[in-house]
This record gives sequence, C-alpha cells and structure tokens, in this order.
Amino acid sequence: MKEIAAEKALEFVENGMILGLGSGSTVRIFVEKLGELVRKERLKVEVIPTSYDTEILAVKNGLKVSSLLEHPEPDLCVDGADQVDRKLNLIKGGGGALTREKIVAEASKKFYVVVDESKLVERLNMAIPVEILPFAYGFVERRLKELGYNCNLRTSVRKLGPVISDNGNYIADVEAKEVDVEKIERDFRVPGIIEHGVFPSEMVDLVIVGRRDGAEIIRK
Ligand SMILES: O=C[C@H](O)[C@H](O)[C@H](O)COP(=O)(O)O
Repeated sequence: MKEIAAEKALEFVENGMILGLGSGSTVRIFVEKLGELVRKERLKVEVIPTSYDTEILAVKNGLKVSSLLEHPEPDLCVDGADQVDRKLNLIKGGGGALTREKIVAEASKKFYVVVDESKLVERLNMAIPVEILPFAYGFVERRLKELGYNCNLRTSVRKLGPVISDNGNYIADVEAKEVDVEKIERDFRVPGIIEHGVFPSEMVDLVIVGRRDGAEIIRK
C-alpha cells in the first residue's frame, strides 16, 4: 500500500522540478521509483533530502542532490507521516527526521504526504517526537512536565544512550493527554526545543493514501 501511494505521487513530478524529499520507508519507495523515472525519461530533476538516509538513497539512485542554499523554494516536497487525522494534521518524526522535514515542507511551494491507510486516524494519539538541544534537555523535560507532558528520551537497542539526530540533538517522544495541535504549538515553544513532530494541516496540500484497491487523494 505504501508502494501504491508512492507510485501515485510520481504522477505529480514534472521535468525541471526541484523536489524536497522526506524520510522513512514510504519515501524510500518513492525515491527508488523517482530514480527509475528520471533515468527512463531523462528528466532534469534536483532533490533536497531531509535526512542522511534519504540523501544516500537519492545518490545511489542517480538523483542530483541539491540544497536549500541553491534552491530555497523547492517546487514540491513529498514525505510520509506516522499519523494523519481527518483535518490533515500530521504527526511525523518516527525516524527522528522531523526538523529537516518541517523546514523543507515549509520551504516548498507544495507539500504532498504519502501514507498507507493504517496511518489515518480519527484523532492524533501517539507520543510526539521532539528534537531537543542536549544542553537544554533537563530544563525542557522539567518545563514539559510542569505543562502536563511526559518526556521520554528515545533510545535504540543498537546504541548506548540517547538516539542522536542528523543534527546532533536528542530525540524525545513526548506523551500528551490529548494532541491538541494549537496547544502543542503554544506549549512546545520552550528554549531548547528545536522542533516538534506535529505538522498542522495548513502546511499540507494533499495526502495520498495507498489502499489495497488503489490510491485515494485527500485534499483539504
Ligand atoms: O522521521 C521520520 C519521518 O517523519 C517519516 O516520514 C515518518 O516516520 C513516516 O515513515 P514511514 O513512511 O516509514 O512510516
């Protein structure tokens, strides 16, 4: 179903485009398919990856990697999500790439999200990935606790200590009693929080949902 969503997103790619590339398993499929398309159709496309993972994959698939310095306004950003609600608010950052993802999504003229149907939820309800400057961690944890949130530093069985993001920061998964998008935007304005994984629906142009029987496009 991820493949169906990725395949559909390819239909929006045009010759000459600068494409923001998100991160995660759905985007990985999109990147491989994009590489094939660019080779086959000899398209001139440049990409701006949002993680080392996507960057390496893009290069291996023959895509020309660029940056926001050269192209501060990409034409289209394609990215996955961990959860999507009915209004098209998202939670992202399951892979810890949320900060660069939010930057590239916001910089781009269009932001399209590719998900399989398991990501659609009535209400956002998972812990929110948050990128935190290590220097500030103790303070951020305390402040979030005062505001009623539970902060869990992300760890991995393959590494001692906290997971470190591509930007050299900690990633925490923050439990909220309720994911109220506007409240999160207010509450998470804490010095030391670099970015959080709630992407408000205003950022999103459309969501492509891969289903067993084909792709569904949800617009706002
Ligand atoms: O940090 C990771 C990203 O936000 C991903 O886009 C998100 O976790 C969805 O990934 P996947 O397509 O693997 O479910």
